[in-house]
Amino acid sequence: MRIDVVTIFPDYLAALDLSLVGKARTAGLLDLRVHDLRSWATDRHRTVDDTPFGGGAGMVMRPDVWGAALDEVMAPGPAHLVVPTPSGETFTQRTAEALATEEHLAFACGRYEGIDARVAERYRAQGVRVSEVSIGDYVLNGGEVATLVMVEAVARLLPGVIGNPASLVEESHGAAGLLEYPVYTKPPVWDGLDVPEVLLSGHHARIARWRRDEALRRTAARRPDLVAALPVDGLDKHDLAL
Ligand SMILES: N#Cc1c(-c2ccc3ccn(Cc4ccc(CN5CCCCC5)cc4)c3c2)n[nH]c1N
Repeated sequence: MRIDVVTIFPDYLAALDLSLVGKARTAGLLDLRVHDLRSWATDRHRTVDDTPFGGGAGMVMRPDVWGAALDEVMAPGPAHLVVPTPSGETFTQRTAEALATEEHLAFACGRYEGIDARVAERYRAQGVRVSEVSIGDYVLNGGEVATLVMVEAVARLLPGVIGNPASLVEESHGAAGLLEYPVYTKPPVWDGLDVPEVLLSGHHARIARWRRDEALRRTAARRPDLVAALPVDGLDKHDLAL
């Protein structure tokens, strides 16, 4: 997979040189390129923004500069353009799974009050798939943090990136749609606190049942919206008795 990120703060994306994503790049599993939007600015001040039509506070990012940048980085295509925005559809594990199937992603990191709406409009009109996505119901100052989140969520799904693919199966927000169960490691007693006895039993069926029960309990307590979305045929009478 190739990922291009365009931003006025390239250093913000330095975290993508580290850890799992960094290793994936070194291993050639991910071709990730970060670009400074100001490289496509045309004036000597390298301006990328201007005042908003219709008035209002702040500045809006110029369509001409973004168009020049995205035309270049998305070539030869086809690329999927991802635009982080507070007004976007919520990014979920399903979104990550869908994006992970793409050959080429381009992330447009806006700042100020956002990117001129005609940028997304123009690429959609050209037949480019454009996803305007939000990572949550809170306001950030730009798209870079959201891009870090999405690139990590996508990269870890790429073949060969996670050492043990089995760990992708049990994850929170995974196919089961439940939050994850609590995890424990040595020592068996820490600060007077025990590990649940069943986890020391070696009885795999009981451990599996305990983990599912805990996942269900946590999901019901913290994310009742996820419980409401569970397929009823995915629950057995034991689950319903919890
Ligand atoms: N993903 C994600 C995000 C973002 C995000 C993503 C991308 C950009 C680019 C710029 N900003 C800053 C900003 C802040 C406030 C507003 C609100 N509007 C302003 C204009 C008039 C109407 C209201 C817009 C843009 C961004 C924020 N925030 N939260 C998420 N989950």
